[in-house]
Amino acid sequence: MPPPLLLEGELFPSSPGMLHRRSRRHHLMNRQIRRCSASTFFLIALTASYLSFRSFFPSSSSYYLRFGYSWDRLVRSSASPRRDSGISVLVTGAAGFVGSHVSLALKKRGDGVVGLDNFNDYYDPSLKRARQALLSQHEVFVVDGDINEAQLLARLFDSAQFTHVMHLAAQAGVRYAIENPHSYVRSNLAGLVTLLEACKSSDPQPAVVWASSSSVYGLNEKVPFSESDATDRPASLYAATKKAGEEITHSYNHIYGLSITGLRFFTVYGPWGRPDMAYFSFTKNILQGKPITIYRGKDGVALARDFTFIDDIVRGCVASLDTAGKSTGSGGKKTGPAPYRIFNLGNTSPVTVPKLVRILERNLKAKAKVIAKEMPGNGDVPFTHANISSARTELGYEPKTDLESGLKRFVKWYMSYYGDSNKGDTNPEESRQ
Ligand SMILES: O=C(O)[C@H]1O[C@H](OP(=O)(O)OP(=O)(O)OC[C@H]2O[C@@H](n3ccc(=O)[nH]c3=O)[C@H](O)[C@@H]2O)[C@H](O)[C@@H](O)[C@H]1O
Repeated sequence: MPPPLLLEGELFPSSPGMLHRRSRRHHLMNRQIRRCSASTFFLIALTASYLSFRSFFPSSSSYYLRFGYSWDRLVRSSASPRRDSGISVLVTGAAGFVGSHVSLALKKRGDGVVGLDNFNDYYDPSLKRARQALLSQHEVFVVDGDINEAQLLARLFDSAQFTHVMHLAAQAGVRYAIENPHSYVRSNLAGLVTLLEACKSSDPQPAVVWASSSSVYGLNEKVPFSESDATDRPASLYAATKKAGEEITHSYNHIYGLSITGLRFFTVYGPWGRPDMAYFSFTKNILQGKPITIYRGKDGVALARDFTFIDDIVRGCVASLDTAGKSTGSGGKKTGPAPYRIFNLGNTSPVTVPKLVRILERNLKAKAKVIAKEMPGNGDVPFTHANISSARTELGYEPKTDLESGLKRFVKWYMSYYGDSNKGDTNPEESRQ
């Protein structure tokens, strides 16, 4: 193939003057090409080193969002108490039902609060985001993260000196364990251990208050349920993981001197509640004219729960934080015995599920379409009933809200949040009912 004309002219000039001019141009061009190659090489090298620098971190942008200067500042400011002798609390599951209420209560009285939540889609995450927005209005910073992320937890404990951890993040729900058993292992066992590891390594160690469950009483028939009763016959994997949590926290108390308070919550309900729970899904279905299923026990006996209103639970949580003795460990070693406590937080007056439905019907001014079914053998227990003497004595806990007034407040919130639209339809748990 003939060389291009221009090049031919450069190589074989028709006159010496032209040769001179062409040779200078050639020289200049060569210099430009060399400069160009050098800068291209420099750019490539720069890009390569930037990319290899980025690969040190799982995601550079999320790293800076999470651990940058402004992230640290947000964590520190949110964790700082605004009153003398205020406490500083890391609340896990802060965008959850109980977590959001406890976080607000603490912040309102001047304590420092940092939230942690993974915003999973067990139920409609938009409800969790709405709770987060509410917390944000009250200057509670909720970190988007999981209790299984050891690095994140270490960073949180580095950024702020938490005096307490209120551990409420968990895979909740008794019957969902049939569908997704591993999520219980991941959150309620692995996540719990990761969190306790972070607490034990922190200096100073925080006191830990965490959510166990009334479900640990399982097939216990002695009523009311007392903390000293046997809890070795769980009826669901959920209950088994909560019971295991009580044993796991005990070992951290024994070995590392962590101050531990486990709270056995009894079917907590109220405004901003969990859409997977019966009172919530019944409300939605009654308003939408859809049927609800009411389970019955042996011989058609109505099931009953010691339904406990959220405000009472919040008072019990805050009192537990206030009375939790200090952890005694330092540098991963215990220097003396630390408190290990377990309390029932219930209402002490069980109500049957059909009665719950009648109260809802009155408040909603609508009739439920009821399908009665035998209780499936998927983890449910026939009744729960709390003895709260210990919580009364040690925490000054006194439930003040009966189911009638508590449901009234729930329905009021439900109508203001969802209106009469069918927003509840977006809930993934719909398919689980
Ligand atoms: O105390 C706890 O530790 C637990 O409380 C809660 O579990 P439960 O007491 O089982 O509440 P919830 O599901 O509202 O069912 C209430 C009643 O309605 C009956 N029920 C339920 C659904 C239905 O469709 N029909 C029905 O009859 C059902 O048979 C039951 O009799 C929390 O979800 C759990 O996370 C944990 O915190």
